[in-house]
Amino acid sequence: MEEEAREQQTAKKKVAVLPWMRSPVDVSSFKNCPLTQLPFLHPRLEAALCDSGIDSLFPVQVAVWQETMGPGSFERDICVNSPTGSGKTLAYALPIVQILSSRAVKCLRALVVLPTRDLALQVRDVFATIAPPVGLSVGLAVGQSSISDEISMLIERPKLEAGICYDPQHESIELQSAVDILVATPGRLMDHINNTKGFTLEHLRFLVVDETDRLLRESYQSWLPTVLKLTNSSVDDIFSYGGALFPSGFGSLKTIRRIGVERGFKNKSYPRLVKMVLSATLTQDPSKLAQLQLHHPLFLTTGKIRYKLPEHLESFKLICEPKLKPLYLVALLQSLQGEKCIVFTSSVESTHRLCTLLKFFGDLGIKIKEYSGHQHQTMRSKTLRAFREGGIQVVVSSDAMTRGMDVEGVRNVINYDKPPYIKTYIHRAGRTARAGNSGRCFTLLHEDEVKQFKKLLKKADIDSCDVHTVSSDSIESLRSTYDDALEKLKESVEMETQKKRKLGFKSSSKSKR
Ligand SMILES: Nc1ncnc2c1ncn2[C@@H]1O[C@H](COP(=O)(O)OP(=O)(O)OP(=O)(O)O)[C@@H](O)[C@H]1O
Repeated sequence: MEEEAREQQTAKKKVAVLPWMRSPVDVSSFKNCPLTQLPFLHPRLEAALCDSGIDSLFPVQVAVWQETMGPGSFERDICVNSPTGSGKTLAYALPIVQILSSRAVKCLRALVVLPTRDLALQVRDVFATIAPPVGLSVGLAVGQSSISDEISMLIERPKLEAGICYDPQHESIELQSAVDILVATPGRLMDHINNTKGFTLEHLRFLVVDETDRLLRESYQSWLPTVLKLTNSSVDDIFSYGGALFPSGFGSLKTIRRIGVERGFKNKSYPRLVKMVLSATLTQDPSKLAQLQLHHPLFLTTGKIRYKLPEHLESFKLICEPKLKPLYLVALLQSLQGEKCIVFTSSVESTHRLCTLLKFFGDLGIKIKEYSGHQHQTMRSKTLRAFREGGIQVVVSSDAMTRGMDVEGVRNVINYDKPPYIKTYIHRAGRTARAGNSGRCFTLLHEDEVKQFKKLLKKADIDSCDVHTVSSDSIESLRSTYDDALEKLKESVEMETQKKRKLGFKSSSKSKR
């Protein structure tokens, strides 16, 4: 959130937008394009897309395809600012897979970095649909499995010849990548860079930084400068920095890119590392963007407005009496009759409290679950799976679900707590109305928040937001249940606090021993 606050300050100070951002390619001037009319598309990619139900490309995908497969031919780095749900994942995945489909030797050639594990899994699934049909393998480095399992999926062991034992520590054994494309979170990526024998970025041709503004916000063990150094094509440059930047024994010093002929690209000129950065709210902060060391960047954005909401999204505000806010939420959820909803709160604590309270309302006929950064990954994945499959209708979440998550059939987003920044509003609201579908975003407000909210929406050029009401009868009918639920919530919070104290006491007495 700090980054958004800083950006607001930058905007107030009117820091000049970078020159290359001033004359963008306007994505809204592109139309959907049937796959059959897309120039150069590999027939097996076309078939794979058709099999997964895609028969035409969305405007942002057509625009990126044109800029990368056309005369531009990846000569410039690509920066995309396009609304949530507009199909940015396929916009970068398709050209990368198309280009790599002609590779001769398997090496790690594309690295896609995402801020969270669930997002990485989602993107891996997109690559897994289109890469194998053209003979490419996709790997995942997110810490979902043990590091040794992950290594065995990423690094090819030499084939054992009869009577010869393979010693993984043996220096002369040349380990090879088992994947062409790797989707990773920064932490696990750094683990492999630092420790995995045979893991190399030497042959990397594509670096995708998805959800760029979120990834640039935190340094995650300096993953970006490290990746950029390791993929820098100037050997002199690397040697001059290498000693100072990387500790001795740093696994990937040997990942310096080979000059001249690159494996699998024989007799072709040395390919430059191409960067693709994307977000629905791409930062314009020059100091942030400088970290990416972009090469003649080409900026693609949708229309003239900086923050654009999906075309078929309807925004509503619901004015509540402060003390009765949970009642308004329950009444709203009941009126939505089991449609898939995501309810956003301001913190993991309030997510937990609200979800517990909702459970004490008794049988609402709606299956509700919590999804937050405080939960164990297995629990989160289980909830997400059930939500995708329809076993859960309502997910209560804090920021964990705000960005990038793509769950089919989410018809409604509810801001239980007012989003603090316009970027937060854009990403939360963007969990619905995806891929050209319609959706609604409701924001619950106290009377004294209305003015602030209006100001917030103005930043996305939204002048009005209709009022949504729930019937006073439904509020009244829930009142007694609400009082009981509040009592139960109080008891539950007390019990949890005691449990935590006991656990804290146990662990501190253990550590004293
Ligand atoms: N050409 C297409 N035809 C039909 N559906 C598509 C197409 N491209 C993408 N989709 C679907 O659109 C949805 C949104 O795509 P995606 O997740 O890539 O959006 P996004 O722009 O990255 O959104 P966000 O900014 O929220 O991350 C996905 O469910 C995806 O399967």
